[in-house]
Amino acid sequence: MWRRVASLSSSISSSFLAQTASRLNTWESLTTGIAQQAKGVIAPKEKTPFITFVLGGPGSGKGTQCIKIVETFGFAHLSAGDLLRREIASKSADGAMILNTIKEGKIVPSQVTVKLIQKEMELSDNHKFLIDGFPRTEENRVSFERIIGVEPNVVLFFDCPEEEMVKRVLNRNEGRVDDNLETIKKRLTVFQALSLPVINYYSEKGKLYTIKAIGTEDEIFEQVRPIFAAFETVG
Ligand SMILES: Nc1ncnc2c1ncn2[C@@H]1O[C@H](COP(=O)(O)OP(=O)(O)O)[C@@H](O)[C@H]1O
Ligand SMILES: O=c1ccn([C@@H]2O[C@H](COP(=O)(O)OP(=O)(O)O)[C@@H](O)[C@H]2O)c(=O)[nH]1
Ligand SMILES: [Mg+2]
Repeated sequence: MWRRVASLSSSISSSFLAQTASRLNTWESLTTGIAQQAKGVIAPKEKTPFITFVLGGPGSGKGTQCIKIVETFGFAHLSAGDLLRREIASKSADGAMILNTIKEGKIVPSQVTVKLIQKEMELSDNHKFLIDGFPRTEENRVSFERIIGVEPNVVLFFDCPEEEMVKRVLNRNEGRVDDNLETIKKRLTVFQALSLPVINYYSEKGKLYTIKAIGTEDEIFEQVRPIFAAFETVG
């Protein structure tokens, strides 16, 4: 079949072919655009995004409280750690590098994490996002602002004593490669050295809400609730 088409095309003038090819290209980009718009990939979102960063050390209760915030205030929950673990599970090109980084308690290169977050944001119908466990470094923060082009509206900091965080992580029981004493110590050092500067940055910008992350899950949520309730009434 390809031979017949090839011999036919040789008898058609090259300018006709060029015009047809150009029309086809235009159509292809149009239809791709329509398909992407239908999936919400390109179409501008109707509402400006409302972004909350959820920060705190390992085991401070970020994920637990995010579930409650989603239930009560209807946010989309994007856990950076979960997105990275999904990459490992899908055996993507970056999977092995991400696994080693997580095992070492270190931070995955910003571009990798920001791209995963960006993809999830684009695919979501929601405009309210809880970004859990990110940014963990100043470089993460700058990279998000540069690639996504927006700043968070709210930054939550779950402030929890180290010994409580260690106890919780060791009891977490999710089979995670980083929930062991050796990796937890490294993660706590990384948190102090690299993540606290991000928290201080948002404190200076007046965007930080510090939650005392000890007590029952419900007690802690009663500190979180009024923060979002205030934004709901504003609009
Ligand atoms: N207020 C709390 N008191 C006791 N344990 C908690 C509390 N909040 C969460 N946990 C437990 O601690 C562990 C770590 O919580 P998680 O939400 O995964 O923290 P993070 O996402 O900050 O690492 C989980 O096993 C969770 O069930
Ligand atoms: O933006 C991120 C978020 C997570 N991680 C890695 O993923 C691990 C687990 O992150 P997660 O937020 O799931 O841990 P948590 O704080 O909830 O225990 C971290 O220690 C890092 O190694 C990362 O590199 N960049
Ligand atoms: Mg978590």
